[in-house]
Amino acid sequence: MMIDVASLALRMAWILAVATAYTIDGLLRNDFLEARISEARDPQKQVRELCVECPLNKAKKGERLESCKGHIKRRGIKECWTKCGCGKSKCGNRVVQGGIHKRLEVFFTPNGKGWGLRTLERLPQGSFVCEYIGEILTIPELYQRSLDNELTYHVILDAHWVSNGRLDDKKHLCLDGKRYGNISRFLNHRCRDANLIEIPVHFETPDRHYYHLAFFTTRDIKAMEELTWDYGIDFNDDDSLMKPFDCLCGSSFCRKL
Ligand SMILES: C[S@@+](CC[C@H](N)C(=O)[O-])C[C@H]1O[C@@H](n2cnc3c(N)ncnc32)[C@H](O)[C@@H]1O
Repeated sequence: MMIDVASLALRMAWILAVATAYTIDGLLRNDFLEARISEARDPQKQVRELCVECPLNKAKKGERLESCKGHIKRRGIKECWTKCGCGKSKCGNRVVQGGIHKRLEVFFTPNGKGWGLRTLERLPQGSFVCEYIGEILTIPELYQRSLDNELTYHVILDAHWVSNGRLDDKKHLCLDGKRYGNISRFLNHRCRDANLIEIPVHFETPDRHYYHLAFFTTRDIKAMEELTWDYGIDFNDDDSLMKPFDCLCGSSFCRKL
């Protein structure tokens, strides 16, 4: 029997990667989670990389081209996929792709933030809640929406923009949940001590510049608590593509205070 050495090596490498998988029974592994929370809360711990020609600035051609403000180097999770041959039904490393399992509710917040999302059940620390779903747009397409005065609820998928050198414009992507999305587009912002954190997740994606973005809990959350994440907004940045709002997050770390 002929053995395809390359595919065997690929499978071995995948098995090794999965052996250090980050999710166990739907919970994010504690050391990985703690490291991500600590980076999200303390900008000093974030590794930021600079683009030579930042796509966010390039989209604003005609205006002065400013230098890159930096992109956070984000560590993510690899889930099993078609090619790893793990046997889909028994595999414990397919959490995010399994979709929403928790009972969640969209509700009208009593404190002026509009609609919000809350949990109807207790969520242990490290639980997967939902994925951020939206239209996949290139950065010029996103910028055009902002020029057209259209409100966007976007997240920039910039985790790997810098590591591969100069990228084709078509690989600078974001997700916009305003026109099409799922319940994640109702998640409101909370500065620094939000109860959710976003983690890049790779599975079945043809290119690592497009990845899934999944929300996990940063602590135990009681039933009926509002779910929040830190949009990472700099409220003093006039160039931001995010429409500014008066932050009502109520956190003692509020950046708008
Ligand atoms: C992704 S949407 C969240 C859902 C939104 N509340 C709604 O009713 O559709 C983001 C918008 O919600 C509002 N929002 C989110 N977090 C807020 C906060 N901490 N304070 C005030 N408004 C907030 C802002 O209007 C923001 O542009």
